[in-house]
Order: sequence, then C-alpha cells, then structure tokens
Amino acid sequence: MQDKTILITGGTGSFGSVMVQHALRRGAREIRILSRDEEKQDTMRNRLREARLSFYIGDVRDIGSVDRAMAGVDLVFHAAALKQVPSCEFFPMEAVRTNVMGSSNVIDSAIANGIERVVCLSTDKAVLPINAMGMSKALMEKLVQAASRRRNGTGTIVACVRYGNVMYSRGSVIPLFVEQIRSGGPVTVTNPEMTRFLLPLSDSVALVEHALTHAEPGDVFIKKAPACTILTLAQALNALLGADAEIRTIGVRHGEKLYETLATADELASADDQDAYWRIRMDGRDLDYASYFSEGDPRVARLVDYTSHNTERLDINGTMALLKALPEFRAAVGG
Ligand SMILES: O=c1ccn([C@@H]2O[C@H](COP(=O)(O)OP(=O)(O)O[C@H]3O[C@H](CO)[C@H](O)[C@H](O)[C@H]3O)[C@@H](O)[C@H]2O)c(=O)[nH]1
Repeated sequence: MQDKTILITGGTGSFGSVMVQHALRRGAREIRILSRDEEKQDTMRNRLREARLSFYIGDVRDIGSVDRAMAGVDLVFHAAALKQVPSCEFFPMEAVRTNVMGSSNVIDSAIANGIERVVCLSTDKAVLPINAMGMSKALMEKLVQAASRRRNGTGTIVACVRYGNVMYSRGSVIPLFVEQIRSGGPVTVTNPEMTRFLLPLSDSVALVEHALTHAEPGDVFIKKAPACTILTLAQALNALLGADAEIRTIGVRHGEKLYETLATADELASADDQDAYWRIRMDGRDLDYASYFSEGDPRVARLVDYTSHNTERLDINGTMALLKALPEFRAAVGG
C-alpha cells in the first residue's frame, strides 16, 4: 500500500474505518472513500483530519460516480454492500442493485481504468446461499471470476475475500446484546444452538491485506476462524458485563441458517492451505465444453465443508477471551 492511491467503496463502514487507519500507517499516498452518506463522511473527515483522505459522494449503482472516483487509483477495496440478511429478504432487488450491479460497475470501471488490484468483500453467506444477501454476494463472486477469466494473466487482478461474522460490526448481534444486557435484558437469542464464525475486525483487515498481496485473478481467500453458539455468546457477554440478564429464545429470523459454511468440500479439494488462510482458486477452464471431457477435474472431494459447526468451537471462556481482546469491545464497555 506504500505510495499507492487506494479507493475504498463503502469506506465509512466498520471495515472502511479500520482499513483507512491501516492504509495510512502503511504509507498510502491517497485514500479515497466512495459512499452515499455525507454525514458519515463528514464525521470521518472531522475525526481523522488527514490530508491524504479524500471523500467522494456517490453510489456503486451509478457507474458515473464510480468512474469519477476510480481514475488514477492503484488499489481498490470493494466493501460497499447491503449486508443485513433480513432487510435483503424484504428488498431483494435492492440487494441485486447494490451487491450485483454495483459490484459489476466497480469491476468494469477498475478494468477500464487499468487498476492493479481489486479485492471484493464477500461473506460466508454466499456459500450454498439461502438468503437474498448471500445470493447477491454469490453472484458478485461469479462476476469476479467471469471478469478474471476474460483477463486471466494480464492487467487488473480481481479477487475476493470471504468473511464470517465480523465481531462488533455496526448493526450486528454483539453490540445489540451489550445494549440489551445494559438495559436489564432480556437478551434475545434466535436459536441457542445456532453457530457463527467469529472474526475480529482487525483479522478482517489482515485477510484483505493477505489477499491483496497474494491474489491471482479470481482467487477467493478465507481466514480460518473459530465459532461459538449464540447461547455461548450471550452467556459470555453476561459474564463480561457482570450481569445475569435473562436469555430469551425468540426464534430464527427470515433467511437465517443454523450454521454458516466458509468453504465447500469441492472448493477445499483444490484449495491451497496457507496456514491461517485458504486460497480457493477459480476454475479457469473456458466455455468450450469439449475441454470438460479432456481437462475434467479428476480430483474427488474427500473433505467435508468447512462450517461454523465443525470449526474450532469456543466455550464461554474462549469467547470471553476473544471479546476482551477486541478494541471495539473495550471502547464500548470500558476497561
Ligand atoms: O437479536 C438477535 C439478533 C441476532 N441473533 C443471532 O446472532 C447471530 C449473528 O447475527 P447478526 O445479525 O450479527 O449477523 P448475521 O449472521 O445475520 O449476518 C452478519 O454476518 C454476515 C457474515 O456472515 C454479514 O457480515 C452480515 O452483514 C452480518 O449482518 C445469528 O445467528 C442470529 O440469529 C440473535 O440471536 N438475536
């Protein structure tokens, strides 16, 4: 990132705020934030007061605003998205417009402008998707791969990272539970047995940087991560806040899965194990169906899917330790 001009779409969000600080420390020449909300931009501008930051009001749905922010950029982090599962269930076309068409605009504009590298932020919900948010992100991954096949080996490198749940991200369950416990409960657990991967925000930034450094066209990078049940999470937060708030089961919301999958068995069969990460390479074959007979992949998936049910499972103490290490958690609860 040293001396590079970086564009972060959706740059005022949880990821953007941390990535901006990281890129500044890494010596970026200029960081451009493209987002819709002038108030969030203003808050960030006043908070950071940094000459290397520039703000572009715009929307990834509008290719004109993407093009204006893209000219002269070296690296792109594409974080702009509709990411709430329930709201995308009610407004699936909005998820299509932002997550699919918006991503297509970002990829096309990056290629047209000869950008070096683009990292698109995807989610475990894009794997075997059942909700509109995950389906739209799965299509974003397909757009990345289709663009990479067209340009494989030359020009712009476009790749993805897949996240699990980013801990303490805006609008997610951890800040909600903290708020509920502080106001005396109840803590509303959808299904006590439900599991989610737990990814600290700092790890999500490290994952993007890992992808930036190692990406070849169409790669998907995954960070191996632990998980816990939602009941364990509620109990850990109760304990950390010295409370005993009632934990009430409220039932699963629209479009939710009991557990998430970060990589399928098929993907893992051909993935590179990079210690803390997996690299999943795209299927680079072309549309000539004859090649499926002569170049068909003989590997049989011998592994199982990598899910939040079968990854390392944190108990209450393990979850508490992870929470306690989060700067976002310490800032919110003090200590
Ligand atoms: O009142 C609540 C709200 C949520 N949950 C549970 O807590 C877990 C996490 O819920 P979040 O709303 O925090 O997160 P989601 O899993 O729905 O999705 C989140 O994680 C995704 C990645 O998997 C994306 O990042 C997405 O943007 C983000 O909303 C889920 O099992 C959910 O059922 C509860 O038990 N009670």
